Amino acid sequence: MSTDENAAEELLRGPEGLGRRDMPTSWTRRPGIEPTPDFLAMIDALRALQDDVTAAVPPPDVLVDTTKTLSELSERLRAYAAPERDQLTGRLITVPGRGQTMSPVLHLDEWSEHHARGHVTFGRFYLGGNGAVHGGAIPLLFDEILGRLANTGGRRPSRTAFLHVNYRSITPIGVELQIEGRFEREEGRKRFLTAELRHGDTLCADAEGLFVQLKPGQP
Ligand SMILES: CCCCC/C=C\C/C=C\C/C=C\C/C=C\CCCC(=O)SCCNC(=O)CCNC(=O)[C@H](O)C(C)(C)COP(=O)(O)OP(=O)(O)OC[C@H]1O[C@@H](n2cnc3c(N)ncnc32)[C@H](O)[C@@H]1OP(=O)(O)O
Repeated sequence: MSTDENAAEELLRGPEGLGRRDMPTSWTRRPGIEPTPDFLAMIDALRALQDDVTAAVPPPDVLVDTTKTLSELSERLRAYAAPERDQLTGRLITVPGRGQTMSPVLHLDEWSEHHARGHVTFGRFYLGGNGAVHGGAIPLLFDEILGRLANTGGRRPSRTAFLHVNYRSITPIGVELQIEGRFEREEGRKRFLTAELRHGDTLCADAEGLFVQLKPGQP
């Protein structure tokens, strides 16, 4: 089993795990709806498209053609729109990236209840300027790793209350970066976590997050 599958199993485990029946319905999926390799291939193609659109400066005829094709694709997929509960993107916790393209794909290499380590590459889509990742994309990644850690180990669901990010040096696009997160402590409903993002020996950014355990019925 891959580290991502282990992490997913951990998330869903036990009477207090995220598989509980009182989990908010928006985070659960109806049984029987599973991603197919074709669905995941579509998501990968969309990631590549995001990078290519970001970089491209096409001539007018290519632009017109591309826009027409994209509009046709949108219309085709819109016919298959499902309610949130049945949506696949973002819910595929056994798959690196969870089948969504909003944040870069987080690959988990090590996982425990209190610690996570992984790697990630920000594509051209996430460019802010001068080869550096956009400052808004970095918290997405921190929220992803800390959100998973905050809600693992049979802990009841929690939401991010704050996420403080320090940008220590630029975060380069197109290279593999290392990320590490830690569950620091718990005080009642409050869970404090920290994370660092590194390129080799260079600390790019670090973060502290507070996650607050949801009360029953809290959305
Ligand atoms: C729906 C559950 C989600 C769980 C999903 C988990 C796993 C799913 C599986 C896989 C997914 C994989 C990865 C997950 C990736 C990301 C998950 C990230 C989750 C999010 O990204 S989610 C979106 C952003 N998030 C929000 O949309 C929250 C909006 N907000 C609220 O929903 C409320 O605001 C809430 C609930 C946070 C608190 O509200 P509340 O009424 O329950 O509690 P209250 O205000 O009393 O605070 C209690 C104590 O926390 C202290 N406190 C509160 N806020 C503070 C702050 N900002 N600074 C300092 N202290 C703070 C108080 O001071 C008090 O402290 P004390 O007890 O010591 O006085």
